[in-house]
Amino acid sequence: MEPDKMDENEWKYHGEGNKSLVVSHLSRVLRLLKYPAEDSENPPQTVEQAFRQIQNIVDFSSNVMSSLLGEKFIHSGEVVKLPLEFVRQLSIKVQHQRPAWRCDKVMDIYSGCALCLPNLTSPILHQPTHTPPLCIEIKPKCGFLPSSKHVSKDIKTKVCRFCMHQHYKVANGKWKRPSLYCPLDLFSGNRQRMHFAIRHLIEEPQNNFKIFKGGQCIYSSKEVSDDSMDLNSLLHHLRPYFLYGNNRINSHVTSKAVLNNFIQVLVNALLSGGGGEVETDTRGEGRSFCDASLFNKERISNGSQGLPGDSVLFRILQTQMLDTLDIEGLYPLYRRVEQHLQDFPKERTRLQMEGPYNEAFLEKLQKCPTEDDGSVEYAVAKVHQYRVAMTAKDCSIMVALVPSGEEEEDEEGPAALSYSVSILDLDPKPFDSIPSQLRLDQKIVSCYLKTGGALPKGSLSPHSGNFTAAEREDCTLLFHPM
Ligand SMILES: O=P(O)(O)O[C@@H]1[C@@H](OP(=O)(O)O)[C@H](OP(=O)(O)O)[C@H](O)[C@H](OP(=O)(O)O)[C@H]1OP(=O)(O)O
Ligand SMILES: Nc1ncnc2c1ncn2[C@@H]1O[C@H](COP(=O)(O)OP(=O)(O)OP(=O)(O)O)[C@@H](O)[C@H]1O
Repeated sequence: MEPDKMDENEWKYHGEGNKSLVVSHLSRVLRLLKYPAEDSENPPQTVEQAFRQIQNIVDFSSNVMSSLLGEKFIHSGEVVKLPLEFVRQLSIKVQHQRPAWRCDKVMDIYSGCALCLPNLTSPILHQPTHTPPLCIEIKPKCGFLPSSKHVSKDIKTKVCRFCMHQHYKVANGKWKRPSLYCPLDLFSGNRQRMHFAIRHLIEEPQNNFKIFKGGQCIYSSKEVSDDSMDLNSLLHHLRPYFLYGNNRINSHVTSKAVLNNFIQVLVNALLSGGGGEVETDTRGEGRSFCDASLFNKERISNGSQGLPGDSVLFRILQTQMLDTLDIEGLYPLYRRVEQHLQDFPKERTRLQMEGPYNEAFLEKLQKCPTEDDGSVEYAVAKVHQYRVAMTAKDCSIMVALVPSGEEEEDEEGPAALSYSVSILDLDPKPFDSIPSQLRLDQKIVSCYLKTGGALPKGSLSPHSGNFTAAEREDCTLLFHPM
């Protein structure tokens, strides 16, 4: 990237989350920091601090998360310095494309620092094809129920955090309708449950599901983008990629078959690994049902499967499960560390509370004693583990489906799709965010208990998104060989 050749007209708005705004140009993206709008007049941190913050993200991703999640899924990128005029013009250019609900934050126009990453929605192709790559982004959230003895409310061991959180989000107006997606179904490794989970992601994508075609977002939550579309238009886009199988009426492949084929391919990618020996998830799925999931357990026809040990979902779940104590058991340890840092402020550096995120940091969390010996070292290791687990509970998966060579394409679409899987958004979560984690946990649980698990009247639309009741219940899969 050559700073003096940066032209804002070449870069376009790509998306944003709570902490960063992303612009893209061909095979690259720039991820820029965001600040609360009230800080827009004055830079909230110096250029050196902004640079350090982004370098910390790179280090955390490449030295810590990569080792836990598997290098093959990770692209850590590099910090770049951009001309301030370019960043200012870019900020003006993208402003009108930003969703209103994200505009409580503004793009950082002061530091000129950004994270440069490969554009995962626009993979570089070895052989050009007529049919552009299709990329599916899933933010799966937490895939297990806590079993820590510190959990004070029984409901937390029965209903998963995502499903309880939906009630809180709808009650507080964050989303108009609840999502019926349940992460425990997606992480189960059981194809029927995974299929069911993905259908609910499609039905109510919220911030958990997006589809990109040729680098453009073509399907996301309606609230997030005006350009998003309904299921019929989505099917129209998907049809050329998934025109195979036996489910045809007068040689026309039904929409149901197209959708099933699409989900099937996605399930395959999520269960695939990088090859080699496969260790199987021995947890099975016995303990991992969420009482709020609408999946009917009796419909499981092919028993417990578990996740393949080299799959992206297995690696994410394992990392999430480094949260062994639950926030309720972790909080007293956070207080122990906080007290220690108040008494000995210089210890902050030795204990690597804000990094550096290097091998020593990884070693601290991996060599944590199993029992609490009352030491600050034990508390720090558990806090580090918890923060890493938080990152894994908030990351996203990008599945890129690339049609195989042009010469193999015919009027029925690409002969085959190859896939690659990546993980994005692997930022370290701040130590200071732990108290607010506890407060949010308490609010979510008390909101759920207050309503007895019932959603407010009218929040479930009569057709609940795009599927009929019969379709929702229908978990019969059409498995087609790839
Ligand atoms: O706490 P959660 O589970 O609501 O997760 C937050 C996410 O909300 P979600 O429930 O996924 O809509 C939230 O996402 P949204 O802003 O809602 O899209 C952020 O990812 C937030 O992380 P950070 O503070 O920006 O680093 C996330 O906060 P962390 O808990 O990861 O710090
Ligand atoms: N390397 C990438 N390639 C393509 N698209 C990307 C890439 N990184 C991020 N994006 C897009 O930009 C969006 C916002 O990025 P990201 O999730 O990293 O932001 P964030 O602010 O950290 O999110 P959060 O709300 O979880 O804190 C993503 O949802 C994704 O669609």
